[in-house]
Amino acid sequence: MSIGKKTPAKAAAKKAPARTKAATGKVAKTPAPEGHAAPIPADLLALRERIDGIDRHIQQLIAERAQFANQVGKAKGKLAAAVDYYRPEREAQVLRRVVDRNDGPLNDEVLVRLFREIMSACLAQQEPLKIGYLGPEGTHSQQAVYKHFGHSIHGLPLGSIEEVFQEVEAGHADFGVVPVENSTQGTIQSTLDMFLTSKLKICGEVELRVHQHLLSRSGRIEDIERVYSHPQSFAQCKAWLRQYLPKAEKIAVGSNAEAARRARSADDAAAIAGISAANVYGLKSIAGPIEDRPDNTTRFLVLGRELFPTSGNDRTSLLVFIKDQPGALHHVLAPFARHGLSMNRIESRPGHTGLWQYAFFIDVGGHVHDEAMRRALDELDEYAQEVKVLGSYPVAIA
Ligand SMILES: O=C(O)C(=O)C[C@]1(C(=O)O)C=C[C@@H](O)C=C1
Repeated sequence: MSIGKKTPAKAAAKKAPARTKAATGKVAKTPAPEGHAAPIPADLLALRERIDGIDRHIQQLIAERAQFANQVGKAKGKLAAAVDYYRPEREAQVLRRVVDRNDGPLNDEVLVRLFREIMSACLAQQEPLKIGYLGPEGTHSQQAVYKHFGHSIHGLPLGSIEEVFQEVEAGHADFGVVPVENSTQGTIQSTLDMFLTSKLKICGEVELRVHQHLLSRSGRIEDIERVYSHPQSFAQCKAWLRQYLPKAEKIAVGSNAEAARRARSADDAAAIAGISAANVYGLKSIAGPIEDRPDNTTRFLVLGRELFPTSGNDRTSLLVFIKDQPGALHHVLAPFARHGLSMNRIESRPGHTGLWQYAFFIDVGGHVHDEAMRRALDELDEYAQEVKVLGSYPVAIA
């Protein structure tokens, strides 16, 4: 039977197992022949009927919601592409309301995921978004893409962080997702450096709890003589490797998915990667999670070509090139404090503008269109050589 075809209710009723004495709680002497489900107790049947009713209701509501989302799309006028219908600030507001309303039993993360999927499907009615990410399939970057955009998108696995920037700049991808920092390992410098020259805007952030697994073809740790992984993942699992595989050769590769691909072709090789790589590459998990810190989290940035309006709880990323004069850094930071804006992060990188010239990556709470931020930036202009607004975007949700 193909999915989507309506099953006649009568046919379904015919197939339902006959109620027997066992349904009243007595144990049947002969076990049910293989392939036949055990009789269903009456209380369970009643509960399932309730669930069936709720499912019908949810389905009606989702269909209704999709129709309204379609109308919203039409109200936006005739736009050129799916990307023009996407509104990250509105999605963030919808999801924050979901979190505010949540009284359990499902946790915030689960509910946000479900609502993301609904919005993702609603948006894809126009046309699925094309999202570039650091591939191949099975990487944590791909998981971050799904976490932020849902599954109703067209994912474009790319060879490097640089390529993700290029494909979004060229318009081949609507958005890109790149890792920027890890709670155990710190900043991914290659991502920050791309912003020195790129015109792209940051229009979102994703926080992903990263769980690492040791994967291999046989699933036996005693077979393992070589381990492949990305250098960041090796660093996240350093203590575990020292304890359980001190003698194995550690071979760094470009991505965890590439590690899984290599481990697939030898019995004495393993990969450190996310569990989704096990499914994609047909490997077994020997152990996991094996990261040294249980709160190991990677933050990803969403790259786009335009700045979106405020969502009400935003972060602004700035790139500030400072003048070479006494107290310059102090003058750069003081305006934010004066206007009550909190700074979450500051990182310096060689500015590529001259020897010993530095650029500062600064994250501040608020949106560039906020009055306080506008004033702070005006004051900053006096002391900075150049200020580049990399983006204002909703703070990550669940
Ligand atoms: O509110 C909108 O602008 C919509 O297009 C609807 C909707 C939604 O499903 O709620 C869909 C896609 C947008 O990215 C934001 C929200």
